Amino acid sequence: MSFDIALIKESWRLVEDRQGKVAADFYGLLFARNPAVREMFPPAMDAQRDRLLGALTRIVLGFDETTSLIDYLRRLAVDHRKYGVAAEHYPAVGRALVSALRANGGDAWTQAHTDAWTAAYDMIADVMVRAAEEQGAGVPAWWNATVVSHELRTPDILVLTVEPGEPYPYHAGQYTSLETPRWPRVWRPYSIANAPRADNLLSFHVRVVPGGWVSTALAHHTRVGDVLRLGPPQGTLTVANSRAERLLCVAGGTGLAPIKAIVEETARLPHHPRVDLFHGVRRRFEAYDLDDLLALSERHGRLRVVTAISDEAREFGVPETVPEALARHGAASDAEVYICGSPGMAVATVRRLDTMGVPRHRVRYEAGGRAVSLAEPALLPPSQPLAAPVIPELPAMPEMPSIPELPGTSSAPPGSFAPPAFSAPGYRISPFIPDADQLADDDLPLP
Ligand SMILES: NC(=O)C1=CN([C@@H]2O[C@H](COP(=O)(O)OP(=O)(O)OC[C@H]3O[C@@H](n4cnc5c(N)ncnc54)[C@H](O)[C@@H]3O)[C@@H](O)[C@H]2O)C=CC1
Repeated sequence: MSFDIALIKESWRLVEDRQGKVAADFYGLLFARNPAVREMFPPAMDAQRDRLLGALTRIVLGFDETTSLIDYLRRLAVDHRKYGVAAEHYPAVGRALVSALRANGGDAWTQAHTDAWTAAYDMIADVMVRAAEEQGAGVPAWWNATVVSHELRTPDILVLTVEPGEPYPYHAGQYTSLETPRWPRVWRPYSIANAPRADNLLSFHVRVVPGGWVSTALAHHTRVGDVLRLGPPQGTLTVANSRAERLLCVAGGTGLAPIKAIVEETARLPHHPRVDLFHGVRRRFEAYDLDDLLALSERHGRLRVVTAISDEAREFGVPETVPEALARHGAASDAEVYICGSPGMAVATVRRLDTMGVPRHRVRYEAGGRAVSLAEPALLPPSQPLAAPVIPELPAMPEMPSIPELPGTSSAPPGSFAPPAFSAPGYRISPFIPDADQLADDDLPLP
């Protein structure tokens, strides 16, 4: 790269205390100079500013790791086609961005900082424009999808199923973004809660966030027959390349969505791994998918399901968090681990797995492209192992019948695009996919 990364980082520190102002100035300048661009954005811009900062932070921190940054930019570019972003928009964005940074850099900002950002932005724009052209060729910018099922399983949890109008190729564990007709241009990311199906249907688990635009619209203003829009599939929390004989899947609340898709996919893997699925909920009635999970367990043949209820006494015992359930039931130290849920749940789970002797390099936790502080292992130091850390085999579960060995199953037909590689060994902790109206930087129109 032909720009000075050290200068970029230094300049980022200069605006550190004024990042909100940078974002506000950026959009102000962009819209003032290019009024037509305003209609690509949602009516309320406050969340948008956070997204810009999230993306910029991700980019600035990512300059050291060019390969993953370029992957991120490519994904961003392909995703941004759904907003109507085209090559001709990029120069205006770059000019507004550099102006906003310079305006907030204070006395220490120099021409060298401006030049470094201009060069960096040219590189970013070049990568994104090319990615949109190459990877977007022949691929819809978005998919219309008709609602075929709308089930409020609890007052706050919706299971929604849609049928895209055109084939929607994706991998189990990936997520997409949804837009409702009620709030045009307001997109929210949701994980797809099923492995690819022959009938092309996609399910989503939506936690209704009080005051959340999209989750509320989906839960209370959406009916069977309505048409939503879907962005392209994203995310690398997939199991397609896994060779592990044993999986430990840990889900918190609606974080079950991608985990369920992954579990479904394991039944199609040629080596048909054993799977232990722990689903943490706060109250018993929030085990909103238990019937489906038990049916899946029967179909799968090598799947054990444990529901941990954290805030309410269970029928036969005391409340239990997911980490406590793991400790009680045990975890195979050679299992490949997939975690999805709130960051707090994920951190608590990783810490518990530390004490059980499960190496962190086996733990996979999708970061959704967002760099957050807890992504640094140094910020989540390894926990001390307990005296007897390794539990090699899972004890039989009293609440589930013993699981017969299944004959090998055939592999699912390959998708029409290459499976994304796993994230680098190790774990990363971040908010991942907010299940409703929390934010993800991938949702940002324009870089
Ligand atoms: N809906 C979707 O498509 C997806 C949602 N997610 C994420 O999953 C999470 C789901 O949240 P909710 O459904 O509201 O679940 P929740 O917050 O009600 O929690 C579910 C379980 O996690 C446990 N938990 C929560 N915080 C914990 C902590 N600090 N330590 C230990 N255990 C903890 C709870 O005790 C409970 O057992 C959200 O963060 C969401 O962003 C992630 C991927 C996809």
